[in-house]
Amino acid sequence: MLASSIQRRAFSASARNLSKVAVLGAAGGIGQPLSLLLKMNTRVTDLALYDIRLAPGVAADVSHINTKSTVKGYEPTPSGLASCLKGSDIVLIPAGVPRKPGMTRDDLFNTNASIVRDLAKAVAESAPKAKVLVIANPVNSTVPICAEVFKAKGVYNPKTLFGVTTLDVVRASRFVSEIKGTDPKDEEITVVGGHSGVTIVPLFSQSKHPDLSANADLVKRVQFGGDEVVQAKDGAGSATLSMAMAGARMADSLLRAADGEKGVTEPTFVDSPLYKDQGIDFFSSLVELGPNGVEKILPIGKVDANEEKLVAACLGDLKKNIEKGVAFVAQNPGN
Ligand SMILES: NC(=O)c1ccc[n+]([C@@H]2O[C@H](COP(=O)([O-])OP(=O)(O)OC[C@H]3O[C@@H](n4cnc5c(N)ncnc54)[C@H](O)[C@@H]3O)[C@@H](O)[C@H]2O)c1
Ligand SMILES: O=C(O)C[C@H](O)C(=O)O
Repeated sequence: MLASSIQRRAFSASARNLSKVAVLGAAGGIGQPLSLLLKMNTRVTDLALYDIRLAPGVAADVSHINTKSTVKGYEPTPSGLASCLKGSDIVLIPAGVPRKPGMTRDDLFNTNASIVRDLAKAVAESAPKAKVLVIANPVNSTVPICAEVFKAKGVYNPKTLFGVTTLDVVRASRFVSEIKGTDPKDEEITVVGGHSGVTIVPLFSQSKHPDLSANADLVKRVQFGGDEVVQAKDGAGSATLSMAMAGARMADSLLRAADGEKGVTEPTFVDSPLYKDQGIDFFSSLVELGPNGVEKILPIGKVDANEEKLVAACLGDLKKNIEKGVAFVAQNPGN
């Protein structure tokens, strides 16, 4: 009995891959707690932290946590960034400015588009096979920006580029549990579309509580949950702690899938066939993950009449956001 449990442990340990995870923007409001959570993840063997300020300090702090992984912070130089990325299996990008009250995510475009473009170039050069998780807003545009950069560099793989929309399902699950008095872990809510305002489409008709699709206040709360935090922080930024949890969850799901676990699914904004016939190349839906990243993109499934209207409203904005990202790289290819 004891021998077999030891054997099982030995097998699961040997079945695990060595996993280097890089965080670009590691000293920020999201980057720091995200780095902490990744240090606590036993699947991460090497944690590489980069920022234009303070990454070595954050790395020194996190490195004292007594888990096995190594942690290194890199200097804000091109060679520091290249060394940080080299050999990475997963790269998370929370680098970029957050919103202040009164701003939309699209208002961040002018600043964040070039930050993400330049970091994507570095990823293409130093970690072209990494799974890239884009957190920086506006996600609906920053993911297409990465795709265009990767295409220009000849390394684009649609299976390894992910816009992180996990926070939308985390919120939906929590908000439903508050209404129904249930445990959020039992509330799995599908959220599709993109990651801003009306492009965020919760599908309550597919949950345990189909009646909630008629609850316009709840739908709006999920769509504008980010604004709730932006207003409460009153000029000091947007969601950081809940986002760190959501980003760490997405990374963990990819690591588990890479280690051979079957049936791992997450909602994520990917190069998707679902609305390509309408000229929309990226869409967030439930995606089954595998060792190579995207294994299977699941259809959005049956939606009710309320949700049909939400999807229609989503598609118009989403198309414009995606086109804006593509046009940016065409007009501003950078150095
Ligand atoms: N996808 C989501 O669900 C989600 C949720 C919350 C926030 N966000 C977005 O994440 C981004 C970061 O938010 P935050 O609260 O952590 O902001 P922040 O300002 O606290 O941190 C951003 C960090 O990025 C760093 N940075 C800037 N330019 C860089 C570059 N070229 N290379 C490396 N690092 C660079 C900054 O030095 C800073 O440490 C924002 O764009 C925000 O809108 C997305
Ligand atoms: O709202 C924001 O600007 C940050 C993030 O996208 C969120 O959903 O919290």
